[in-house]
Amino acid sequence: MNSVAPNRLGFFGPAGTFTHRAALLCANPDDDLLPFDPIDKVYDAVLDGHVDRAVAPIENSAEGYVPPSVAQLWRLRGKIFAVDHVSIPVTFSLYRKIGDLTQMTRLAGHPMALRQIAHWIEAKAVPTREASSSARGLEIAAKGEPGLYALGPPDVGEMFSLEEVETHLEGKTANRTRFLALAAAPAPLSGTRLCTLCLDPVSQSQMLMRAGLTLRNFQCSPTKTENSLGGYAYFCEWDLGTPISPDHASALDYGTDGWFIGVLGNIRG
Ligand SMILES: O=C(O)C(=O)C[C@]1(C(=O)O)C=C[C@@H](O)C=C1
Repeated sequence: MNSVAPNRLGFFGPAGTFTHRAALLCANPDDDLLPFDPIDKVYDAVLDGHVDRAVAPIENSAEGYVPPSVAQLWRLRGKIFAVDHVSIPVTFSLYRKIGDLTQMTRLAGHPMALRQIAHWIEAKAVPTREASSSARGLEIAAKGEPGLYALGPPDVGEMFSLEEVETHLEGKTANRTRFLALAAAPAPLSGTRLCTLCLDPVSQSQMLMRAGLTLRNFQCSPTKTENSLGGYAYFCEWDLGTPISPDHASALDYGTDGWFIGVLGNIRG
């Protein structure tokens, strides 16, 4: 790592993303905020010492983990550390060019944002155009043909010379997105900290392998029961070393301590 630039906070940009909002909440008063795009550049900026911390989205209450961020945490494991986190409600506004009275013919937005208002898009039957961030979607609308609208955080119309025509497209309850503050050294262990571990289930499950089980895949999906972060269902795919014995069958069936470990499938390997 090169020498670290103090008071520089990177974020997944450009300016105007939801991550920019989260970064403003994480920033110290004398921090310079620097945008990086795409997400791998946010992580590289910390690794290379261009910034001393950076903010990237990690998890959304409706859509779960943000795959490009998880991929970077895995790529840079042992080199980049989550040192703080912040979550904000994500509420979506609709933007168009100022004075564009053409009916909406296409809607630009970040794929995660588009998915969060899928019901609204379906009701309008409008085709979508994916952008690498909400801010890029707003830039596309500002430059694009009449009728090309975009989805973004509230109150950013002026920044992109766009008109905010509708707010709260998500309906009554806003989802939340959690963002990590990243640094090149771990935070000191003091007080209660959320510990994030990432593991390669295939090579690191020796103990389970000795029991005849090889973990092949592990996914979690938000249960979406409430609009809050943290409710997940876990899906695991295991290779069974031997045909299922009555012991395995009971181990994989309903847990008695609150965990549901129901068998979802049993496929010939
Ligand atoms: O596009 C942005 O504005 C972002 O900051 C990214 C991002 C994400 O990756 O989930 C952040 C929050 C919203 O859920 C939608 C998009």
